[in-house]
Amino acid sequence: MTAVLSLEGVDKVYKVGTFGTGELRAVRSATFEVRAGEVVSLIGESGSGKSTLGKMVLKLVSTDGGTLRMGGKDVTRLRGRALRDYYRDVQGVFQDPFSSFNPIYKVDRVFDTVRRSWFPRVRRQEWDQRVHDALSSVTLRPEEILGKYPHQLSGGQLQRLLVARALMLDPKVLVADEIISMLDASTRIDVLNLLVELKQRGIAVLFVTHDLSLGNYVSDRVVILYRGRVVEAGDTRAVFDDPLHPYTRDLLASVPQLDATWDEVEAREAERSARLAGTCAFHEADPSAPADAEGLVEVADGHQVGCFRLGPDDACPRG
Ligand SMILES: Nc1ncnc2c1ncn2[C@@H]1O[C@H](COP(=O)(O)OP(=O)(O)OP(=O)(O)O)[C@@H](O)[C@H]1O
Repeated sequence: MTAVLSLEGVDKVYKVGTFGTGELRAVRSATFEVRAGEVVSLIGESGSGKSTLGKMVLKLVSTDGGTLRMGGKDVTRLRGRALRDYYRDVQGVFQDPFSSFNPIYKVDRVFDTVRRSWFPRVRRQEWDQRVHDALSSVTLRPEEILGKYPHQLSGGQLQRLLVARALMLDPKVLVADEIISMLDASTRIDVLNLLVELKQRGIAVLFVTHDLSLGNYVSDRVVILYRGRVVEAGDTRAVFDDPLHPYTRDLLASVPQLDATWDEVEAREAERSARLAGTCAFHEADPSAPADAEGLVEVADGHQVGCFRLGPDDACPRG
């Protein structure tokens, strides 16, 4: 499969502080790709840089270093017509579906906006048919959705409606940023399954989540982020079955296990801590990874791990 989207050594530095004199490195040299017809999950705790990466891909914030490619073409800095085309090719859906709608207008309005901006010459009748088709394709019944106000629909319906709107632009990439987080359990699965259908249509999906189980459920590959850095990446099965970076292991270990008692969890953690002591800077919670520390090492086909103490010849401290 070809890479639709690829990031090579991408950085994001935010200006912070009273006069914007401070710097916060939100993303450090991130490298990964998303291929046609696959879901790649960006997984990490709060503040790890997931949304910033999603926003860079959507070009909602600038990229401060590295290269962004679309179909092999450098799209790091686009302007004018090329940027407009990019905005059409790369669509985003976000966490809070309600905030994407103006509560005083019927939901149909989001489709009218698309028509005005992108398809002004399409006649009303044909446009209405396209809207119906788009809604049906995300398993919504147009007659139950059109003409309603946002508060009359569920979060799951609104989220699927937003995906339908994105699909009307025939995007190559969809960035889905925590789109499940605000949905109740009964509608979550519908939206997750929709992502799986999108990839079957050949769309490259970048799924941003802090939830390992969601990442495990939908994605072909995962990219694990820690403090803006990719610490592990690979096929979902490889990373979940054999996590190599201590942070990935911590993340997996933090998923509650219904069959383990608290004493068992504590004993396992203490044993792992003792084993890694002195061998792994990450595990000692050293936040001072040098700024230029980077580089993923391919440890198996489709499985890469990065550690700021790990050089190509070093072994990762596998606990
Ligand atoms: N506009 C901004 N200006 C300054 N700092 C920012 C800005 N946006 C994000 N940050 C900082 O960049 C870092 C990464 O934030 P980001 O939102 O990308 O993380 P995240 O992994 O998506 O977290 P969450 O899951 O909580 O949204 C955080 O330290 C955050 O405070």
